[in-house]
Amino acid sequence: MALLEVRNLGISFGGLRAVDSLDMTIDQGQLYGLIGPNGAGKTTVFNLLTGVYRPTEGIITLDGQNLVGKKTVEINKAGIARTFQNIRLFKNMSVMDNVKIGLHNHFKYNLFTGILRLPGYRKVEKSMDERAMELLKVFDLDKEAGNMAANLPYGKQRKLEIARALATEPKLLLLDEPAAGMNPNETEELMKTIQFVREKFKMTILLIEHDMKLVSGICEEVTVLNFGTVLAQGKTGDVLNDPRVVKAYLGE
Ligand SMILES: Nc1ncnc2c1ncn2[C@@H]1O[C@H](COP(=O)(O)OP(=O)(O)OP(=O)(O)O)[C@@H](O)[C@H]1O
Repeated sequence: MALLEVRNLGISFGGLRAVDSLDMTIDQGQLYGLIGPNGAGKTTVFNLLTGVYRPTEGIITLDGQNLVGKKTVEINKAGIARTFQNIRLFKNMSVMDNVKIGLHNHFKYNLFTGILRLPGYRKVEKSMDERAMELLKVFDLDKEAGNMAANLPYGKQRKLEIARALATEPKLLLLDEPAAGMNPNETEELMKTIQFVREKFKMTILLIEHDMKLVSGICEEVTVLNFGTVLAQGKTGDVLNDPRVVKAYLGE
């Protein structure tokens, strides 16, 4: 069943057509890749899906619900969470608090209860601590819970960013170049983590990636963008062998 439907999506920046007539359907539980040369429009698609940019035209629906015109926070509540190309953690906060920020979508107490630290506040805080710890355990980060996020090695910061995104309980997880800056061993581990997240959380995942080993290793389907338009789309193996795709990448 389709979870995300994108139809005729487009945006212009001045005279530049950054994304043009994009159609893309992602099914529930799918691991889907969005690839293409530098400047092809991939991150712009993420910014459109998450409400950072409003499309010039087109339709975006998640589980049948329209997302166009909604604010980023509303879209997150509707079920889309993301990570960034350049990791964006709260570096001076603890590993645990980074995950708890993601949990605030679902755990609520009112302002007075919070300020006065009433029993209701303590109860919610305890539940949040427990839930955050569960998530950290999944990523083998529980022993780092009290450490500052800035002090984690790079690979673990990536995992923490994914844990924080999952804390918002999304239906669709967007990963923007998760393997950027990783060595082959770290990338190998990341591939296992992404597959594990899909299985454990029954998650649907759309990822942007330049590492073709990762894409061919874990994505079932891909869309290739080139100069904002779809160059090829379909089963990963077929698309990556398409001569037009090879040419776009090698620039011949
Ligand atoms: N806010 C903006 N204003 C003007 N131009 C923009 C804006 N955002 C993106 N662009 C332009 O849109 C085009 C697509 O950029 P985008 O960052 O989406 O590409 P990308 O495929 O993610 O590239 P990379 O792989 O290098 O991250 C580029 O030419 C970029 O300069």
